[in-house]
Amino acid sequence: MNYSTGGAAAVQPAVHAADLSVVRGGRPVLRGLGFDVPRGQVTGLLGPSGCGKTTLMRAIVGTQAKVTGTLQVLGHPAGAPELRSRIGYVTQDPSVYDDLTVRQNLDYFAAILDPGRAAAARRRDDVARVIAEVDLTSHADALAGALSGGQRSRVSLAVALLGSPELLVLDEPTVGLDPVLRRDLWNLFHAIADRGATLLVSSHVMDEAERCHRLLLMREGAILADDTPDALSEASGSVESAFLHLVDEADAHANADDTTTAERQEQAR
Ligand SMILES: Nc1ncnc2c1ncn2[C@@H]1O[C@H](COP(=O)(O)OP(=O)(O)OP(=O)(O)O)[C@@H](O)[C@H]1O
Repeated sequence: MNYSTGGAAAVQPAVHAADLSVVRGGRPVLRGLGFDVPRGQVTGLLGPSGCGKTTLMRAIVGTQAKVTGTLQVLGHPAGAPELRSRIGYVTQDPSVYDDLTVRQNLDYFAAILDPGRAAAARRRDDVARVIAEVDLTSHADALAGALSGGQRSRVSLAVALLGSPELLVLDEPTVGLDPVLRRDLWNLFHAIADRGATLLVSSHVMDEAERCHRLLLMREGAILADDTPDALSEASGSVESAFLHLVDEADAHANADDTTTAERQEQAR
């Protein structure tokens, strides 16, 4: 499956990073990243567990400390207060209240986002819309604590969709979902992009790659590739083969650098 470019791609990217680095626990976790995330598209952030996907997403939504370099989001520095209502973020662990129903959870978050009596009708419509978008209308009055894992993560996604944010940052939203739900969610992501929003979706599963307009392939805190799925799979046959090839290349460079350093040290003795 290949998707054409969706929505109106404006000139300015949704996210622009240059020489972006992050230190966590005294260790460099992101190392001098440079990339753009185009508007109105679904960009996949793919890489193995621990490569820094969550850290990069936290930096983009403004919740990560010790970020250096340039990181512009929707034309503002990451973390700027004016971005708060323009970005939806779904973390890996569903952040919903188990003792509230699906609708009550959404009413609660909607009231934070769009407070006041005058906005009550707008909030009600927005809550009904997002519940339908994540296909939970039949469970709207069920307690969140009584839902399956996949249903709970869809409640989290619904929270992020409130207010129709321009940028959605979704950390592994399809983990643990069955194939039908995964397909439905990806269709929803594309429908949202077609309306002009930008989605950055992480995954450590390479078979999700072909569902994205663009891919950022990450490994050990660095971006190995920034391209379309077609361009990446053209040379190697699949995105997974391209990724493995890039890993081998990076390892070969690192080994060559180590050998050169060892030779220099030997000569200096
Ligand atoms: N709270 C923390 N303090 C210090 N180091 C951390 C912390 N959280 C993560 N790290 C380290 O940062 C690196 C990147 O982690 P991150 O969670 O961003 O990776 P990831 O690609 O999202 O992994 P996963 O797919 O497993 O969620 C890892 O080496 C991890 O050990």
